[in-house]
Amino acid sequence: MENSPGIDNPFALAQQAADALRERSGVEKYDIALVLGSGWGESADLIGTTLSEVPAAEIPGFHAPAVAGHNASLRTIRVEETGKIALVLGSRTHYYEGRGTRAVAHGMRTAAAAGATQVVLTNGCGGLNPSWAPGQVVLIRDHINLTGATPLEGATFVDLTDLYSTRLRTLAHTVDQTLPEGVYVQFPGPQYETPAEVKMAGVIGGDLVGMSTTLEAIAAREAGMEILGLSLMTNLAAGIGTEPLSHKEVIEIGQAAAPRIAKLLAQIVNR
Ligand SMILES: Nc1nc2[nH]c(I)nc2c(=O)[nH]1
Repeated sequence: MENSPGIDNPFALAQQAADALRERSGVEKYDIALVLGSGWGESADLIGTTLSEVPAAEIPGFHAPAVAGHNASLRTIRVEETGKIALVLGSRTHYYEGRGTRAVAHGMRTAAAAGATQVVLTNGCGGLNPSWAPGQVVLIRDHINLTGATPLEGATFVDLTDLYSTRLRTLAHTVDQTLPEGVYVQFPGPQYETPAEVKMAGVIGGDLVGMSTTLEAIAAREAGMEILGLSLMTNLAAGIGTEPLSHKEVIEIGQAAAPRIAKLLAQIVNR
């Protein structure tokens, strides 16, 4: 268990952040939170009408993004079809930033303190299944947390059964029945896996490898939120393909996929 320096009480900080967000957005209660990972950034524009957008650094506990190009705002959107109020967390803190697990979980805790009862976690990741091509969207069915860390502290024995809601996965399949499902493995990063590590991830049941999402999902479950996880496979994981990994290619695949996956996410959120 690691505590982030400077965060004395993560739940009090989340309440402060939620109060500041309400103050800035004028919205009293949020319904759903969305975390937009690599490639998913365009989704916010298609989900509905933006009511407000606040720089993340102006809300307690959030930071400017570590990854260039990631949106660094907290955006309030009225979902087109349902009228629900969505909080789009443009910037996420990755575990590899070394800010500790409290910082990683802050977005989830803030969303819950602001009233959200559902969260869609999206990410970019590597794929182990050679039949999946870069650009493939995969529904997360379950996860394996290889970070060795957790956002939970003390005797908080949280059940993680059906952590990635079967109900929401079924709903996603009403939008696109071809979406495959897979098990997402979070490595600490920031380095990509070795081919041997990727092979291990496959042996233990993983289909996708990434550096985010599992710790956020645990914190979201602790907060009682229903979770849907969506991965954009931007690359074949190390050793699965023959090419070395490049961050540049990852960005390019994400940009190419952005319009299509934004539409998919908007349709799911509007269900
Ligand atoms: N750990 C890990 N994280 C990733 N993020 C992206 I985008 N691709 C990868 C990958 O191949 N491995």
